[in-house]
Amino acid sequence: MSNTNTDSGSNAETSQESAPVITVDGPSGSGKGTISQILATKLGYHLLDSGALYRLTALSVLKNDIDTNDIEAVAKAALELDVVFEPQIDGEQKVLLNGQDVGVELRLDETSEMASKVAAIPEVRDALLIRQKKFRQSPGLVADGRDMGTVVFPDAKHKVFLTASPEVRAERRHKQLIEKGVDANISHLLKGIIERDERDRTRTVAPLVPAEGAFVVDSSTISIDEVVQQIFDFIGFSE
Ligand SMILES: Nc1ncnc2c1ncn2[C@@H]1O[C@H](COP(=O)(O)OP(=O)(O)OP(=O)(O)O)[C@@H](O)[C@H]1O
Ligand SMILES: Nc1ccn([C@H]2C[C@H](O)[C@@H](COP(=O)(O)O)O2)c(=O)n1
Repeated sequence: MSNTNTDSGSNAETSQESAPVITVDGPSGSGKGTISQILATKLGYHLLDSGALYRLTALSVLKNDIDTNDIEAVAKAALELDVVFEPQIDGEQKVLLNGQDVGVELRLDETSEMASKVAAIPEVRDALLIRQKKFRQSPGLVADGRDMGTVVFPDAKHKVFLTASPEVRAERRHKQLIEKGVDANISHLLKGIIERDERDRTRTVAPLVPAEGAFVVDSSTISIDEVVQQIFDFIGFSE
């Protein structure tokens, strides 16, 4: 399903308001991206990787040397992001910022750190809110992030909260990075995960908490296929 993310008149608005949404929230490295991509592909739904929008804002701040104390400038960077998500055949998304593929830069440590900081700024979250809502289009949307079920799509049809222990998440992230040929250290990754969890959970605006009524899945000891199956059972979908 292509992610057109357009906003062209009243039909588009109707489609936005009524299209079903499945939200998948959870901490860093819990598998949200992987699981959301599989759900979206199998259901033929659009996909919103909201973390990418915070990472893109961070990248824009870093590239343009914006002072993070200058809230207005950081919020402007978020509002004016020139970004295109290009769905690929394998379900992955190519992310273009100002026409340039920034897939690798988005995942660098420096970007993750900055993303976590800009995400705590209420003006940045406000700037990205409407952009996120526009992803809601027929036939449906799978939205991955921290506040999809609590703030962005509170009326979502199904809400999932995915989690796993910090140690398991660090191990999985380590494996993922090594497979990509990126040098990584497990204890450094674990420290970063614990620090970001703390920042995401304790910030005053849109903190990371399970939405009311969310189906909570702890994937620490279960496979990706088992997580997908549990979610399909929850939403009542059979392949
Ligand atoms: N249940 C699972 N069993 C084994 N590996 C898993 C499982 N779920 C996810 N993974 C692996 O963990 C790694 C991190 O997953 P993913 O990138 O989807 O997490 P995320 O929550 O989207 O992270 P972030 O918030 O940082 O974007 C990936 O390599 C993924 O394949
Ligand atoms: N809805 C969201 C999505 C992401 N964030 C924050 C959390 C992380 O610090 C950063 C990058 O997210 P990731 O790509 O790791 O999922 O953005 C958020 O606050 N709200």
